[in-house]
Formats: sequence, C-alpha cells, structure tokens
Amino acid sequence: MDAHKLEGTDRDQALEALTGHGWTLVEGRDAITKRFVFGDFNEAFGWMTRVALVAEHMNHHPEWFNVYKTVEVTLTTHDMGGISNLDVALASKMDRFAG
Ligand SMILES: C[C@H](O)[C@H](O)[C@H]1CNC2=NC(N)=NC(=O)C2=N1
Repeated sequence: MDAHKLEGTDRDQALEALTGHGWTLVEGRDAITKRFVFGDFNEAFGWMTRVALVAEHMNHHPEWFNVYKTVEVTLTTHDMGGISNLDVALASKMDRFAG
C-alpha cells in the first residue's frame, strides 16, 4: 500500500472515524493510541499474533505494550513523522480483529 501523510479534511475525517472507535490523539506527538483489553492473556496474545502478521505484510509496525490481557497500542508513521493512511488501515484491522 502506498503511504501518504494525512492532511486537511482527509485527516479530519479519518480522525473522526477513529475517535468513534476509541482511538485518541497522543499528546505531544503526531500519533494515535488505544488500549485493548481482552478476556485473558491467550486472547490478547492471539490478537497480537494476528495483527503482527498483517503488520509485517503491510511493512507497517505498531508500537505496543502488553501486560497480561491489556495491549496499549500507538500508531504513527516514523518515516513521515506523523499519521498516515497506513496507520488508519492498521487501526481498522486491529479493531476488526478485536471483534
Ligand atoms: C525500512 C522499513 O521499510 C521502514 O522502516 C518501515 C517499517 N515499518 C514501519 N512502521 C511504522 N509504523 N512506521 C514506519 O515508518 C515504518 N517504516
């Protein structure tokens, strides 16, 4: 997928959709974040595994932190110094996989 930094109304619309699904902007950097809470570690790590395969296929990788059944995710496009269409695509995959 071709990466481009989101700007203007494209960005506004994407952020509006994401915040409707529990994503928020990170303070002090151009990134989005969400905390996913699963039933147990098995569910959390299973989800991470499914996301990891997609992320590798996209060549777009999350920053994430897992403790037991909780995964805190931050998405940004390091190469562009901000939020791109790839972050939006990966965020929606994560939401879909989390059911
Ligand atoms: C060299 C490699 O293609 C780049 O470093 C890719 C890998 N995964 C990436 N993931 C994310 N989130 N942002 C990037 O800019 C990025 N760049």
